[in-house]
Amino acid sequence: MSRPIPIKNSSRRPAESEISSSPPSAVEVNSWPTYPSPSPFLDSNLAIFTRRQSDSSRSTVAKQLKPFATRDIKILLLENINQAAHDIFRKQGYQVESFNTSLPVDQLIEKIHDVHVIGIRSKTNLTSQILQNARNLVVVGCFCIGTNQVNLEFAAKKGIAVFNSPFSNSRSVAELVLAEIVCLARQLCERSMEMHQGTWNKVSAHCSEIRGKTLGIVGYGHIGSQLSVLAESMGMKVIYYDVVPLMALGTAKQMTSLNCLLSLADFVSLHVPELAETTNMIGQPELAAMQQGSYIINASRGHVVQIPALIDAMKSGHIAGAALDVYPNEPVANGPLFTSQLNSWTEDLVHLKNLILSPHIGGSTEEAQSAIGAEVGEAIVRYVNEGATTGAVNFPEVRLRPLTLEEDNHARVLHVHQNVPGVLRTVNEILSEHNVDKQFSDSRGPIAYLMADVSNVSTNEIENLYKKLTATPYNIATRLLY
Ligand SMILES: NC(=O)C1=CN([C@@H]2O[C@H](COP(=O)(O)OP(=O)(O)OC[C@H]3O[C@@H](n4cnc5c(N)ncnc54)[C@H](O)[C@@H]3O)[C@@H](O)[C@H]2O)C=CC1
Ligand SMILES: O=C(O)CCC(=O)C(=O)O
Repeated sequence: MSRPIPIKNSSRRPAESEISSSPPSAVEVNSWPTYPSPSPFLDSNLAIFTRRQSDSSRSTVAKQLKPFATRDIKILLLENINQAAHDIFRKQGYQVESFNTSLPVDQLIEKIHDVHVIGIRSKTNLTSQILQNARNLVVVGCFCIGTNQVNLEFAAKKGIAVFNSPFSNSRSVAELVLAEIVCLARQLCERSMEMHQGTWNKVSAHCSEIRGKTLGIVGYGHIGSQLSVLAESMGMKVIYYDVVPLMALGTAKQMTSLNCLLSLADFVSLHVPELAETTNMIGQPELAAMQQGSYIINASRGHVVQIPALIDAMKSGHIAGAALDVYPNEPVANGPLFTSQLNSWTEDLVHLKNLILSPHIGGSTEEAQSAIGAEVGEAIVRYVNEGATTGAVNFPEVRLRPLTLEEDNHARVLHVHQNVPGVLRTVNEILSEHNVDKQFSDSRGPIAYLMADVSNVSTNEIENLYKKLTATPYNIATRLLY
């Protein structure tokens, strides 16, 4: 027999049409209606009960831990996150509000106030100032590779897990870069722009095949190594530089220094993350170290290349061409926004010859975006519904095997706490009033995360358990799934 679910209001799930019925603003795609919270603990943040499944089919089948009032879970999706993620969240009954763009800081602060989940891409900066305002936030989903836009440490200290998609758009970036290598070698974009203006300009001077040329890849991770394989298949020689020794694919060769790579490559492509050490990594001395008439491509992060130095190197002819997909400051929305107001050197940049400028589209393919939507969407659901942090970038990785339908009177405790001595003793004293079936705890820097399945817990005792755990001195965030 399934037991009554402790829900104050109607347990009717909102229909799709209800979820998206609020009046749209300029950028709004859909938004949630305001429901009174039926969950007794959700307003006090982080405690989510789960509904036991009907036990008519008792077996060792995994019990789906599903928030008992899923419509309480509010999700804010920014920057045109793929439909695959929307579908996953709506299937769970979560309330989804989405925007095609990122939001200005004041609007973001207002919107983030009540949500449990926020999904972003590369344009939304979740600084400590913004996260400070997130009263109920449990998890951030970066629907991209880079996580430099989120203050990961601050989020962890607030008990907010952050997930990303480590490689679902890597192939798309590598393919774009390979195409750009060919376009630069053949001055293709230049010729195309001339034709659009009615000019026939058939030239071969300074145009070359890429076969036999040397590609220098800086950062031989997911994207760099994928590009390595593609470039070799086109007959290029590949050399790479990375801060860690990495197995060379094909006949690629690792260089011992950045300068060594710069001095040997005909094409240099940058694939490093944004870090203090990679900020301004390519400036005047590095460009000067490159071969006369060589090319540079940056599809990593805007601060990796000093653009004024690149402008000088291209004006002098030392660098024969470049492709940029990323910029120090990028517009928050589509439109005529790539101006000198955004980056002071824009006017100089846009008048350079053989320069391909693209609006941060390296990972923008249908394949990459739907794979990312599914991957990050599922990771978020697993964390919200089951507490598993597998793949989190700022939390210790902790998961427990699922509860089964046979396990009655169980509760799952999810406890984020400061990583100091004595916490587990205190927590286990509280849990010992019940039977601890299994538990797993791990730490990462200043925070630790405990998952425990306890049995012999009645519905009435859950609130008590929750209150006791949240009152422990080093508690950061506690949730209870049931
Ligand atoms: N343009 C776009 O749309 C996209 C841009 N990106 C950017 O590309 C970056 C790289 O992506 P992945 O290859 O997936 O990352 P990854 O983490 O797999 O590889 C990065 C590599 O850079 C190396 N590295 C770190 N610091 C270095 C340094 N100072 N010098 C040399 N190597 C260094 C690392 O050891 C690692 O092997 C991301 O962090 C992101 O910022 C990623 C996806 C799409
Ligand atoms: O597609 C995006 O919005 C961001 C792509 C990117 O730069 C990343 O995945 O790190």
